Formats: sequence, C-alpha cells, structure tokens
Amino acid sequence: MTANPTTIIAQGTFDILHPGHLHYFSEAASLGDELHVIIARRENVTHKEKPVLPDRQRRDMVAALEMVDEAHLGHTEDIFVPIERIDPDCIVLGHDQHHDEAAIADALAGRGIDCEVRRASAREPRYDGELLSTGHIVDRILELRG
Ligand SMILES: Cc1cc2nc3c(=O)[nH]c(=O)nc-3n(C[C@H](O)[C@H](O)[C@H](O)COP(=O)(O)O)c2cc1C
Ligand SMILES: Nc1ncnc2c1ncn2[C@@H]1O[C@H](COP(=O)(O)OP(=O)(O)OP(=O)(O)O)[C@@H](O)[C@H]1O
Repeated sequence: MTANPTTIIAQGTFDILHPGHLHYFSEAASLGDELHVIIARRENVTHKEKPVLPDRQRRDMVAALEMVDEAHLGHTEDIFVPIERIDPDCIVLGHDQHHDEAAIADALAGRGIDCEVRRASAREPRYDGELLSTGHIVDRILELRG
C-alpha cells in the first residue's frame, strides 16, 4: 500500500457509457493512486439534453468499473462540497468540458484546497461507426428504433 496515496477526481454526466468515458477514466487513474468520480446531478445538467438514466443508475455503473475506486453523486448546489470532502491532489477536466481551468483553480485556492487542475485528452473513433458520445448514441437509437 502507498503511504500517501494521491487522489484524482474525474467528473461528468456519464449517461450511457462508451469507450470515450473509459479512455477518460484510464487517463485520470494513471495520474494517481485512487480515482474518485463525481456524477453530475440531473438538475445541474443544463448545458445539453437531460440524462436518460437516473442519478443513482449512472453512479452505480461508473462505480462498477475496475479503474474507479469510488463514484459519488454530485452536490445539488455547490460543486465544491464533494471536492472538500474528497480532498483530491488533482482534478482532471474532460477534453471538451466547458469549465475553465484557471477559474476552477482560483475557486479551489479561495477555499484553501491545494489541488492541481489538468485537462484530459480526447479518444477518437478507431473504426467506422464507433460512437464516442452519449448524444450520438441516443441519436442512433432514435434513427434505428424511433
Ligand atoms: C470540479 C468539478 C466538480 C463538479 N461537481 C459537481 C457536483 O458536485 N454536482 C453536480 O451536479 N455537478 C458537478 N460538476 C459538473 C458536472 O460534473 C459536469 O462537469 C457538467 O455537468 C458537464 O458535464 P459533461 O461533461 O458530462 O457534459 C462538477 C464539475 C467540476 C469541474
Ligand atoms: N471521446 C471521448 N474521449 C475522451 N473523453 C471523453 C470522450 N467522450 C466523453 N469524454 C469525457 O467524459 C466525461 C463525461 O462526458 P459526458 O458524460 O458528457 O459524455 P459525452 O459522451 O461527451 O456526452 P454528450 O454526447 O451528451 O455530450 C467528460 O469529461 C468528457 O470530456
């Protein structure tokens, strides 16, 4: 066991899991010893279509992945509450997440949380038809079954 394990945080909606999510988790996990994932609350997903699956189901699927040590439902009002509790060494933002790294770093510093903020890489499709976005999977379902 590591004496001072480093804790990494990844976060997002994770509505219908796909290999892009697995890439993000693997990369985040490789940056430390323990990977904690925060699952966005449905009510806070306002920048795109609401998730199809309930909060707990999205949390339980992420928690079952081998590279994930713990999956937490996000806070409903203050995104920094789970961060304060987990006390991470590094927060890894997804390659396309709208959050501003510097603004998050400032907010963390303002709350006295000593934590690095990094940006993950993107995973591109490896074969024709591979779907690496929940939105694209939903579109495909509607096209085939709608
Ligand atoms: C550091 C950090 C912590 C977050 N914590 C929460 C949280 O506690 N509750 C929540 O509903 N959303 C939280 N979010 C927001 C979502 O996880 C996510 O970033 C946002 O909904 C965008 O989701 P998407 O990347 O899946 O599109 C957090 C975001 C960041 C960057
Ligand atoms: N192809 C991908 N490569 C790397 N990371 C990804 C990829 N797709 C999603 N992620 C990351 O996974 C996290 C959660 O993403 P999210 O749940 O919004 O999935 P999504 O498939 O991008 O959804 P949507 O298509 O609805 O926008 C984010 O940090 C996002 O950057």
